[in-house]
Amino acid sequence: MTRQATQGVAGHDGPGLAVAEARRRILDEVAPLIGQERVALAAALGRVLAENVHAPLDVPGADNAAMDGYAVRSVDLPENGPGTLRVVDRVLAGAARRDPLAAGECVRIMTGAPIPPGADAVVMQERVEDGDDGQVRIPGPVAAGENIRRAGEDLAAGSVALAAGRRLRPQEVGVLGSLGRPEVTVHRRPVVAFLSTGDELCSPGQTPGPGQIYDSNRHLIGAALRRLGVDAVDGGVIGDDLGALKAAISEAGSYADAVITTGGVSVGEADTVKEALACAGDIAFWRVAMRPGRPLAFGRVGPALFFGLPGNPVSAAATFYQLVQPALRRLMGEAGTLQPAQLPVIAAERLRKRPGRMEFQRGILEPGADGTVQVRSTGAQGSGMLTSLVHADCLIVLDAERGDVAPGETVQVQPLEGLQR
Ligand SMILES: Nc1nc2c(c(=O)[nH]1)N[C@H]1C(S)=C(S)[C@@H](COP(=O)(O)OP(=O)(O)OC[C@H]3O[C@@H](n4cnc5c(N)ncnc54)[C@H](O)[C@@H]3O)O[C@H]1N2
Ligand code: MOO
Repeated sequence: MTRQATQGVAGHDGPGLAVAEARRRILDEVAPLIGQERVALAAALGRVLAENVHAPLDVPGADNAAMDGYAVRSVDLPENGPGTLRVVDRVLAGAARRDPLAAGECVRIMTGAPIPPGADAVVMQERVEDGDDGQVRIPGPVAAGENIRRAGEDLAAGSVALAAGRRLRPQEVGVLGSLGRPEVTVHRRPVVAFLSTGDELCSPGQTPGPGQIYDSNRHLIGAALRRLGVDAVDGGVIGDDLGALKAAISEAGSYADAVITTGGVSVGEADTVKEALACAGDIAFWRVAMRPGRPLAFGRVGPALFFGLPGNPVSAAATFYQLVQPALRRLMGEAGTLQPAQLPVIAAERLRKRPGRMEFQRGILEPGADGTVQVRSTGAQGSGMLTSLVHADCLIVLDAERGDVAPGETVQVQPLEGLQR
């Protein structure tokens, strides 16, 4: 990255870089962290795999019953009408029968128990009538393979069960358990320092003076970082003082893999973040054509990535999810598409939109007509109104150049929870 002064930085004069271009330029700068560790399965949730995990055995390990009932030879049961078979054994999950079934025989079997040799189907017990002398009446026909789960149908021995670069959710941890793995190799967690800037900010326990407010961004960004699974280091509040900000950014860059500030990145007289970054590190670009969230600065302090997010709380959150989180996920070693997932839904009402910047409006998903999903606005969209995000369950993504959305039009939404992670 070349060192650039604030003036002349890409996006300085116009509306800023397109969101996709900004994301691409950021991701181009990010490589997965070097460094791995072994963790026990109980500590693996949310970590990113640094090894290809091969299945050392078939899962399931043997053909087994999918239902409680009777293991039969399908040839013994007539095409139409019931047949009568003699029950010669009983197999529970955890046991196995070695002797093959002979003609006219069946075995009482429970879900998960291995299929006895010779049997090729399981009839569920609800379809079976008890007869005399240990015999059962079973309605035909029964198809070969019915209610049998095949060895290796979930995972074949030797196959890649989980590929490196995968973030471990509960289901991946369960698969590791099913392979008998006590521990797994994951990428080291990035250290991410975050701090708020602004003379107006108070912390809990302090009494706001005239014109002061409590800091929300540090708590929001800290929580988002912890949920993402990074090692989040709270750098506190730094006042609007260039020297103090330069020192704080330099110090954070000396130990962190990424540094995030909020506030002081616009064009006001106390907006010192860009100047501090230009002194302490390098600015790659400033300003993204998104709303909320235009005045974002991206660069480096030493080897650390630097994100100067805007001060308005919704702008800080929006830029975090669109641009910071994908970068941190790549830093964490995650492979694949790192941008937030998007789905088309129907606009339930008119949405106001001025051409110019891509907008991330706060929306509420709800059932529409005929089983469709529709979205409506949370209402006022001011970037200082953090409760607009509290009421939202999605972001409505509106392309930069478009205008108002008419009711019934299809729009893209990013669910805030559920589909990601
Ligand atoms: N003349 C212009 N003014 C502004 C522009 C512009 O292009 N020209 N852009 C506006 C946009 S868009 C945004 S977003 C803000 C971003 O400004 P800064 O990043 O410099 O942020 P501040 O000025 O420091 O603060 C903005 C706003 O947010 C409040 N804030 C800041 N930090 C926190 C925090 N940690 N917790 C809660 N609230 C916070 C701050 O008090 C301000 O009200 O600039 C516009 N202005
Ligand atoms: O981009 Mo500002 O974030 O519109 O409020």
